[in-house]
Amino acid sequence: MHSFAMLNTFAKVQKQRWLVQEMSRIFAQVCVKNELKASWLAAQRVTNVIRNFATSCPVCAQPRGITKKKELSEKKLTRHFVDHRKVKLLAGAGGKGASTFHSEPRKEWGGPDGGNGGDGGNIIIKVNRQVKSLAQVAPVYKGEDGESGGSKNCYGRNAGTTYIPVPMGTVVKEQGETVADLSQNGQEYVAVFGGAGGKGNRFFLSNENRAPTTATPGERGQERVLQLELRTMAHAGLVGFPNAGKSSLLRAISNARPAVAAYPFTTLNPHVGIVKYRDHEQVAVADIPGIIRGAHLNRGLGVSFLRHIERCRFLLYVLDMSSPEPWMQLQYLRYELDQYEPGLSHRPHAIVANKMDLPGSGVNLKALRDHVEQRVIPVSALTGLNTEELILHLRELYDGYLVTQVLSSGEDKPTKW
Ligand SMILES: Nc1nc2c(ncn2[C@@H]2O[C@H](COP(=O)(O)OP(=O)(O)OP(=O)(O)O)[C@@H](O)[C@H]2O)c(=O)[nH]1
Ligand SMILES: [Mg+2]
Repeated sequence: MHSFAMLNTFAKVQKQRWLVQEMSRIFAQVCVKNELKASWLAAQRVTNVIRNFATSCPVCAQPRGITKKKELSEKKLTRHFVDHRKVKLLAGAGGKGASTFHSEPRKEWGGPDGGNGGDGGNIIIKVNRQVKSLAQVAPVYKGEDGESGGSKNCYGRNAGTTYIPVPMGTVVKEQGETVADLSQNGQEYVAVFGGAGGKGNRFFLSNENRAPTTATPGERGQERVLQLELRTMAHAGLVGFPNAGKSSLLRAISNARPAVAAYPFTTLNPHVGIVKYRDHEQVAVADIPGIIRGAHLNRGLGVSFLRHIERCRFLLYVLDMSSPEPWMQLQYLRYELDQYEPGLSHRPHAIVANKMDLPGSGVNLKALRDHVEQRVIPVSALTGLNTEELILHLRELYDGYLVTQVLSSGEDKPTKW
């Protein structure tokens, strides 16, 4: 009996001890919380508004690293990159006007109270710098119709505008004639106007006719078929035969990553790279697919993509110095450019002699210099040899362009990247 009482007391003591432990643990937690809260409040008071410490736990606050977007292959890019589109645009029709009469108890001749219909919606082509190609442009757009008018002089609601987002450098053509050249971010072109809303019978109320029943339907919206063409807007354009090393050169001098391979026509779409200078000036360089002899007769990939260098202020002719008679490449390139647009080859330009690391290129360079009067810049896109000279020359061309732009008050500016 005595031992049983002892055991009972021991159990009670143990329970009390556990209770005390548990209470002190909860108390400590509350203290920590209060302390944190107090310190947070103090920090808020000190910094007034700005929080200068991280409240998230250190594990969550660890840098997660930039998730790099996977590069699209040239084949996939071709599917995504569309540089011309034909679109049919139908603006919204206006809403019908209503033909109704006011009705109220004990009011015999309430009079006409049919409201007008709302106007149909316009369709506007608008430049959005986030959009990079015309792939998202649908073949047909139909604007919203205006709402019909109602009784009690209720007017129908005007329809909203439909916007077609297009990239910078989109040229709008109708039957081959340019109707708009959209080169600034946010620039708009009202392509089709919506029809006006019809008139309700209230509109026709006059002294001669006190109870008109006439109401007109809304007008039909405008209809147009337009061609949209994208012209990449860069300062410099790389022009050369396939495999001359244009894409390799763009990789060597800029941040762009076009595909490079040892077979011709690797590049199927234009790529734009930015060459950055220490004074924060940026020069955009476009790499376009290779041109071959007879391209103007649609050989190779043709010359349709030359529209992308139409806007380039200066050209870089890239020649493969490992092949004999490189000056012939230059002649053919110039001929093809002039076939596309007379005088295009005479834009300010530089001749880039690429693949100078290969045997025989030194001899070819000497021969090239004998055949051409312009400055020749020998480089190797693969090893990076002399690319600085090219970058500096690019800057000289750019500065020259800026001077001419100031003089001509810059009508058709390439994009400021
Ligand atoms: N040795 C050497 N090889 C080069 C040099 N530049 C380019 N190449 C190689 O030439 C091949 C073609 O290079 P690309 O840059 O794809 O040529 P491209 O002019 O863009 O060709 P297309 O896109 O087909 O018009 C690749 O195998 C490159 O590695 C160079 O300076 N030296
Ligand atoms: Mg290429």
